[in-house]
Amino acid sequence: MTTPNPLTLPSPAKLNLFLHIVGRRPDGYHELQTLFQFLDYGDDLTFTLTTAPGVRLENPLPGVADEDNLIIRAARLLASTTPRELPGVTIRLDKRLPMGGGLGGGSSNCATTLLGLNHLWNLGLSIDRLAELGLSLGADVPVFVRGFAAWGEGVGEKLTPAHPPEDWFVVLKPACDINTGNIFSEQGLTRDTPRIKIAPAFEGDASRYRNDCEDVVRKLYPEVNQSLTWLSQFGPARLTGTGACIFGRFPTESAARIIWESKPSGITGFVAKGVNISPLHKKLTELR
Ligand SMILES: C[C@@](CO)(OP(=O)(O)O)[C@H](O)COP(=O)(O)OP(=O)(O)OC[C@H]1O[C@@H](n2ccc(N)nc2=O)[C@H](O)[C@@H]1O
Ligand SMILES: Nc1ncnc2c1ncn2[C@@H]1O[C@H](COP(=O)(O)OP(=O)(O)O)[C@@H](O)[C@H]1O
Repeated sequence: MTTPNPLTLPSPAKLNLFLHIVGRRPDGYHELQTLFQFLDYGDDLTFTLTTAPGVRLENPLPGVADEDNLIIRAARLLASTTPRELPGVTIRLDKRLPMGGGLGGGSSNCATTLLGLNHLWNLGLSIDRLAELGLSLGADVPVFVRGFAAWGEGVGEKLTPAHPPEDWFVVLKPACDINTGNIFSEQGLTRDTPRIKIAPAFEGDASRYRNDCEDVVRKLYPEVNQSLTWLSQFGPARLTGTGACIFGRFPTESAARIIWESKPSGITGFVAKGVNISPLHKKLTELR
C-alpha cells in the first residue's frame, strides 16, 4: 500500500495498571515495577512531507516551547542519525490527552514521531534503535515505541510482553496538575515495596493492583482523593503514573458508560478500551 501524504497516525494513552516503587538508583531515579497497557484513545499526529526542508509544528502546544516539544525533539534526533538530506515535514497535533496526567501523552507523541518519520523518511532504523533513541527523551517512550502491553522494570525501560485482560476503563481527570518530580521527591513516598518475582500471576488479578504514589497524591491533592473515593464505589479504582488521572475497570463498554454518565459534574475524562497492541502499530502494519 502506498503511504498517503498527509499521513495521520494515532498516539495512544497508556495506563500503569499497577505501579510499585522497589528501590532507588544512585542517581536518585526510582526503580519501578509496573504493568503498562494501552488505551484505544489518544492524540493524532498528521505528518505532511514538504519540499521545503526542516521540521515544523503546525499548532504549538500552549505552555510548551516548540524546541521543548517532544515531537520536535524526536524529529530532530531522528534526522541527526543520517547524513542524508531529508524531505521537510509539517506535523499537526490533535491533542485529546490531558497533559501531565499520567497517561503518557508527551511520550506517546514522541514515539509516534519516531516511528512515523522512520517510515516516511525511509530510514530503516530497527525498533531496538528507536527505543534506545526514545529512552534518551523519556523513560516512558520505549513502551510506546515497542507497542505491546508490558511488564516494565528499571525506570520502565526493561519491557517484557504482558497480556492483561482488555477491559473497558473510565478515566477521570481531577481538576489539578501534578508534577512527576514533586511526587518522586516526597518524603512520605513508599520506596521499598518487595520485588514481584512471578509477574504473570499478577496480570489477570486486578484486586492485587496498587500504585505506590497513591497515598502521597491523595494527601496532597484533595481533588484526586475525592475522585478516587467516588470511583471506588463501583470497583477498584487506581491512579495512573503519578496522576492526576485515575481509572476504574469494567468488563463491558455499557457498564463503563453507565458509571461515566453518573460522574459528578465538573469532572472531565473519557471511556476507552484497554488494548495490548498499540493502535499506532496496528495502523503502521496496515501501511506495510
Ligand atoms: C511515573 C511514570 C510511570 O509510567 O509516568 P508518568 O506519571 O510520568 O506518566 C514514569 O516513570 C515517569 O517517567 P518520566 O516521564 O521519564 O518522568 P519525568 O517527568 O522525566 O520525571 C521527572 C522527575 O521525576 C523523578 N523520577 C522520574 C522517574 C523515575 N522512575 N524516578 C524518578 O525519581 C526524577 O527526579 C525526574 O527528574
Ligand atoms: N507533545 C507533548 N505533549 C504533551 N506534553 C509534552 C509534549 N512535549 C513536551 N511535553 C511536556 O511533557 C510534560 C508531561 O506530559 P505528558 O506526557 O502528557 O504527561 P505524563 O508524563 O504525566 O503522562 C508536559 O507537562 C509538557 O510540559
